[in-house]
Amino acid sequence: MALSTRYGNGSTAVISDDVSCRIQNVTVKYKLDNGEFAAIRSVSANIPSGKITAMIGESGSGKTTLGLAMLNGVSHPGRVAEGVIEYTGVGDILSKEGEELRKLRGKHVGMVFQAAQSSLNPLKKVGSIIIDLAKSHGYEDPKVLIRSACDLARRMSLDPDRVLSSFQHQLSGGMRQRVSIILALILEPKILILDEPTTALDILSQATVLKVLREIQEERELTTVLITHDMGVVAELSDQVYVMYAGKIVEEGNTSELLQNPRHPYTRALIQAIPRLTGDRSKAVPLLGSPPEISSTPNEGCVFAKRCAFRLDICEYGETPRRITDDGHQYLCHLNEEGLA
Ligand SMILES: Nc1ncnc2c1ncn2[C@@H]1O[C@H](COP(=O)(O)OP(=O)(O)OP(=O)(O)O)[C@@H](O)[C@H]1O
Repeated sequence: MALSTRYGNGSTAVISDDVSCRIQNVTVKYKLDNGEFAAIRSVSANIPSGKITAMIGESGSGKTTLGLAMLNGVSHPGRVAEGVIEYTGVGDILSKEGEELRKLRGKHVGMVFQAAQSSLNPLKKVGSIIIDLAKSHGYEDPKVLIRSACDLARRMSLDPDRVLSSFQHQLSGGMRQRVSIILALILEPKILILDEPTTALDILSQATVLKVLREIQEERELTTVLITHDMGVVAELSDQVYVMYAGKIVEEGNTSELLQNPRHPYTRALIQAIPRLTGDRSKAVPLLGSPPEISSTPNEGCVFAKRCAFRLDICEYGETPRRITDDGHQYLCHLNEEGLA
């Protein structure tokens, strides 16, 4: 059944069965000593059901902040200044609070945080954490979750007995990362947000975890949001991708099409910076400079203009046009495809 919502800006959005979450005009601001600044700038995105959607961008582009907003988890000094984040069958999570919000988190939408170690209670063994989780989410028999955790641990090349009987400090960073993923998966959320799920892992563990995540996503048809700065992980795992820069989505589309034919100069630069995607190490071109801080991001013009190889005078002013290509890509740029050729 389709759900239709009228938003404050007058547009009507429709959530159909194949969209699990609709992010509409979301702005998140942080209060700093010298004022309040936007880390997410009027972002809209659809998260399709049963697919892996990647959010990619350099450090500071706003990916984690958007993930937190999707859980209604932005806290002081941050706040969601405007927007709607609507889950099918649930409504706008930003309007939920208290017990209702707590129940939604974990069971409907789960998140594995980037700093995985800090999300594990240091005073409890992993087995006890799972029992607490079962109680707080109303499971009559915690063994259901323990069994599921053991199964997932084996699949992620971990010894289940060792993991369950360990405190977080007895596990390596890579093991803690995998345990956090397991804790999120055992509640069987409909939507899982993974913030840099493989950053703390060595190459071999990375490959194992990516393989298991892909398998589980397929088995459960799990709607997954993958937050990463690694274009290689995007290429390997995701179906759809949103490219973020300075709090804005600058390009979006189907992953294979977008990687084959990137339009936005920032997406191109990200791809060119990765040897294994260009296929030739000597041709990798590092992305120069760094993304702006939220307090220095221009409020007018293209957010990428300062670092863009295609910059025109016009880029510094006004609104940057959204362009839609024949293959369904969207990108924000003054230049059309000919101009970018
Ligand atoms: N608690 C906070 N207080 C003030 N500013 C913040 C806070 N959290 C994030 N920011 C700022 O918001 C912007 C976006 O940060 P965010 O962590 O969402 O980006 P990111 O793309 O996830 O980067 P990373 O991969 O490094 O976490 C950055 O400029 C960051 O400095």
